[in-house]
Amino acid sequence: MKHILIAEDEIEVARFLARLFELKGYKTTHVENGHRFDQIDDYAAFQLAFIDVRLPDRNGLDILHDLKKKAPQCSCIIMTGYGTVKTAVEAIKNGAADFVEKPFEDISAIEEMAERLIDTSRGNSGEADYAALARGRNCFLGTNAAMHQLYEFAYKIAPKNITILIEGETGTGKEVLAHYLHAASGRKEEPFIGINCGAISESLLESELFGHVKGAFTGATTDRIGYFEAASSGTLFLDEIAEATPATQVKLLRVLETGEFMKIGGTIPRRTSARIIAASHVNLEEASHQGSFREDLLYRLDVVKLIIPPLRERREDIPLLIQSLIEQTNEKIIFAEESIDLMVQYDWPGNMRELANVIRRTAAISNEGMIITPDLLPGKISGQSQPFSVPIQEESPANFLNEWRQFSDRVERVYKGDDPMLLNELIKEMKKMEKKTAAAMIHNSLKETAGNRERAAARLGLSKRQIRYYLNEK
Ligand SMILES: Nc1ncnc2c1ncn2[C@@H]1O[C@H](COP(=O)(O)OP(=O)(O)OP(=O)(O)O)[C@@H](O)[C@H]1O
Repeated sequence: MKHILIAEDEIEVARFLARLFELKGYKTTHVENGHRFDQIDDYAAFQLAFIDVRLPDRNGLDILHDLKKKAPQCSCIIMTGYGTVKTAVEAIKNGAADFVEKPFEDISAIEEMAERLIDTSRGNSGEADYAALARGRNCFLGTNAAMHQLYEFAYKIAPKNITILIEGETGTGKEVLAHYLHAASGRKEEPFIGINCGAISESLLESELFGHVKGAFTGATTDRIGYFEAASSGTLFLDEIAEATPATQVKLLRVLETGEFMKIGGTIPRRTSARIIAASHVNLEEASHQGSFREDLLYRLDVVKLIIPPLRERREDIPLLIQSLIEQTNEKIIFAEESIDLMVQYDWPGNMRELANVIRRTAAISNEGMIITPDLLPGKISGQSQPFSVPIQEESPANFLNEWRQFSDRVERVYKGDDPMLLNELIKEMKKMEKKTAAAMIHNSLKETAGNRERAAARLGLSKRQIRYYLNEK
């Protein structure tokens, strides 16, 4: 008979759980404190335990720790009081399978959770669910323990309705992880909407996030819903959150605190249930110490923080990764041993993105079956110098100015009403011009800094992310 342990000092709660599961044919044992827990004879008898986070003489996390040591097969559910999500998250990090908040709201969800966990504790020798989901999404975890712990934890936390902050260097896979969290949540059939807070102007960001009512500003010819509303039953991914301006940070804080927002020009508060996932390549805690990021917003976002390790901290997976990325390109190329060694030694400042780009680029310039020797690798990896090559915008200043003039003439004609072009087409056109102008400036700056992106970005006062956006890079 399956045996459930209930470690709980509130007699009512313990009795309720015991009745619930005894009626289903399970055996239950109740202990009301840490002392009684220590007197249990056979810990190995339990398949499942409900552990209150706060017992009179002991912390529930302590009991969890002891029980996991004495009975590793036993799945543990931590019971927390309302609003103590951080402790529950800590428990999951320490090996709890799940958590429930008291007072219980959804009894059938607890029954389902318990039955699922008892089934898993019967011993499952196949691939773990979190890894299978990652594999199914072409998301490579490799063999690195930190990556597996991260994704296992992400999988457990995904169904909970809590805000998640993802940190990691550029290109480590923050967006990949955000999509994974969405896919592992109960919201997977609902929209996933991503927005890059750095690549969009403050006024546009506000209207994209909150929407606007007809007549709110010139050009607002109809009501428009924003991303908070569109993602209400799904996930809203706020990428590069550190780049949101102080004014936008205040507005985001308000939505996170109250779940309410107002369309631009609107008077009726609206509610959103969107699950927020934020990502940043800068350390937000440092940014908040330096005063560039609001501490109260950080506190709201950082209910759960997932940090993706850089590729250079999981070098052991690089050979396998190369193989899996080659398979994705459908090209039949083979990297020579020396090339693989060089790639393992290289530091990959652009992480997974840089590695994927090197494989794509190499596959594109190679013939089928070709062996990729070190001389075919980029100079930064092989250590061999290569002729300096920065793509230069082939456009004369006169042509460029001419295009701008034609464009402003067109704006004028639309404004006067002699051009049937719709306003939103004009806005699209304007964004194209913005990109084109920015790309020309970036190419210029890259030329002046001998291709050094960091310096080119600093000269222009742009982030590296903005540079990639304007250069249409993935
Ligand atoms: N675990 C992974 N498995 C396979 N490919 C990955 C993985 N992580 C990242 N990639 C690939 O690396 C590239 C960058 O990933 P992603 O955009 O998620 O990074 P990011 O951390 O959000 O980058 P940024 O900081 O620039 O926003 C993408 O092409 C993605 O497919």
